[in-house]
Parts: sequence; C-alpha cells; structure tokens
Amino acid sequence: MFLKLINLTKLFDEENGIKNVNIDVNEGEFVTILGPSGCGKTTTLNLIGGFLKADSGKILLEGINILELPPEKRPVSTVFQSYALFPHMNVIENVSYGIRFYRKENKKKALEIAQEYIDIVGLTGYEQYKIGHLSGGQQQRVALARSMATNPKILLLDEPLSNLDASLRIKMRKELKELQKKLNITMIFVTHDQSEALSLSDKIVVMDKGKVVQIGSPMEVYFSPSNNYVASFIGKSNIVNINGENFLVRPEDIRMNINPQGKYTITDKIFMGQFTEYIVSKKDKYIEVNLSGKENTKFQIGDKVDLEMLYKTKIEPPKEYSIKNL
Ligand SMILES: Nc1ncnc2c1ncn2[C@@H]1O[C@H](COP(=O)(O)OP(=O)(O)OP(=O)(O)O)[C@@H](O)[C@H]1O
Repeated sequence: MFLKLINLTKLFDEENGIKNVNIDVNEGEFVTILGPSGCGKTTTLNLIGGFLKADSGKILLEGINILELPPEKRPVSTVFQSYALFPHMNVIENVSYGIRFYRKENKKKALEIAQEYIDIVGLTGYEQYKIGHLSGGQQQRVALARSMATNPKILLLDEPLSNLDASLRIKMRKELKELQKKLNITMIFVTHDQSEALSLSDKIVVMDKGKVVQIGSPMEVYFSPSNNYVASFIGKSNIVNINGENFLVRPEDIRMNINPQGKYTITDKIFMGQFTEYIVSKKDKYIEVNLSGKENTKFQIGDKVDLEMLYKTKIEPPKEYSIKNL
C-alpha cells in the first residue's frame, strides 16, 4: 500500500479530534475525505502534512512511518483553502519558490521547472502578474502549480475550491481531475461538498464525529451506504418499509405512472430545472420522487399514481427519521 493511516488518533479534548482513523491510499489515487463541519477532515489532513502531532497511530508512506518527520521533510505538499500565496511575489516567483526550497534547485533550473507547471495549469503569459491582480480561479491554479512543482508524493487539498463561485468551482473541478490523471498524482482532497466528492474521487472516506464511517467508491457510498448517517448525508434518501424491512430508495430511482385507481396521491410539486420534485403521499406517509426531463413535468398535484421502485438497498433507519412506510 502506498499510504496507510493506522489507528491515527488526535484528540484536542474528550469530544473533538479524530479517533482510530484507518485509511489506505493507492498510488495515483484521488481520495476524498467527506463529512460535515467539525467531523475531523482537516485534522486528518494536517496530521498527514505534519502540521499537527498525533497522539497515537502510524502514517506509513511506502512502508516507512513518517509520523515523526517535520512538515518540510515529508514528501507531501498542501494546497490550503486560502491558497497561502506570497502576495508580494509574482506568479513565477511564487511557483519557483517551493522548487528552490524543497527541491534545492538553483534559480535558473527552478524558473525552468516553474514555467513547465505554469504551462500545465494554463497560466502561460501570466508569469509576471502579481497575485493580487489575478482572479480567484487563477490564484487557485498558481497554488496548484506551486504545490505540484515541488514534486510531492502526495498532494493534500483542503477545500481548495470553496472560495470560488459556483460555475468556476465546476470548471476547476474538471481541471483538477484532468491534472490528476495526466500527472498521475496521488491526491487527498477534503470537502464537505458531496457533489465534489462524487464527481472527483476514486475513493471516498466518509467521516462523522472524528471517525471513519465508510470507505468506498462514489457509487458504493451513494447506492450502498453503510449506515443511515451516510445515506442521509450523501444525496436525498427515502427510507421505506416493505414487509417489515427498511430500504433506502433514492428519489430518482422511482418511476411514476398516472393511474386513477392508484394508491398514492401527488401532494406537492416543485420544479427545480434539472428535475421536478414530487411529494407523493398515502395517508400521512409520503415519499419524494425526482423525475428529470420536460416529459416528467406533466404530473399535477392531486393526480393518483402508481410507484415503481427501480433500485432499493436494505438499511437500518436513522433514529431521527420518521419511517415513511409506503
Ligand atoms: N487546535 C484545536 N484545538 C481544539 N479543538 C480543535 C482544534 N482544531 C480542531 N478542533 C476541533 O476538532 C474538531 C475537528 O476539527 P476539523 O478542523 O478537523 O474539522 P473539519 O471536518 O475539517 O471541519 P471544517 O469543515 O469546518 O473545516 C472540531 O470540533 C474542531 O472544533
């Protein structure tokens, strides 16, 4: 295994921190740590980067425990949410700084390497620009180039897209994935944004209250969540009771047909653009159905319908859920 976190523990007090975190990362893999605010994502990343000292556990990189190494001695680079660029330096100075510092290259060679990475991230022509004269997306690219140019074995990214507006976020998401594949860099990415995690990752680590609750591919965590917490945190979920057993059914995995004798009634309809959200009720129980496409906007509040569950997976319901029991 390329990187192995073994029983990694760091507690700030009785409740806060991370406890017995075990994560395996393959070389070239894009791993996302996903979870709500305060679940321990940044703590995990900072332990890998060496910015925090662990209470116990191991971090094995290619079999060697790096836990005692200071940050600058670890073959790891971090892209922070704030980018942490040097505002008084221009683009090429920012990118070449790390090459001189970490790779101990002379100025000429460092500038050559920096130019390569500036080209890779699509900033050719901006070499002499001061950081303050760049847009958020361009600053993000400089931060990426600066980190990648130090040639780390692992790139750590702490919510690097969160300061960008929605459309730029999606563009940078695609660019990041392309760069990762092109350069075959192992990346560990932290986010609380499920769509970012689903679209970027080879593997998602879902955390809750300082613990890992599931590790799997995006499809595994989405379609086969290990517990109710994961089901409710990623995507929308209906918990339905069929013959005494509880199942998770995603709102988009339901087909709906009009049937005047149908057992269910549409009680609410919200047009969301990409899909239409229907609330379909039977007595006091209800289920959410999301249907995409213009054709599927035809259903009206009051219509009697039949429902067909296209995909369901067995699950224990979270305590706070009322079982819809259709
Ligand atoms: N230096 C610290 N001292 C005390 N408590 C801390 C410290 N750093 C983090 N914590 C607490 O530990 C818990 C985990 O924090 P962490 O920053 O890892 O969460 P996170 O999942 O990255 O959250 P966010 O998405 O908000 O950044 C939180 O409850 C946080 O308040």
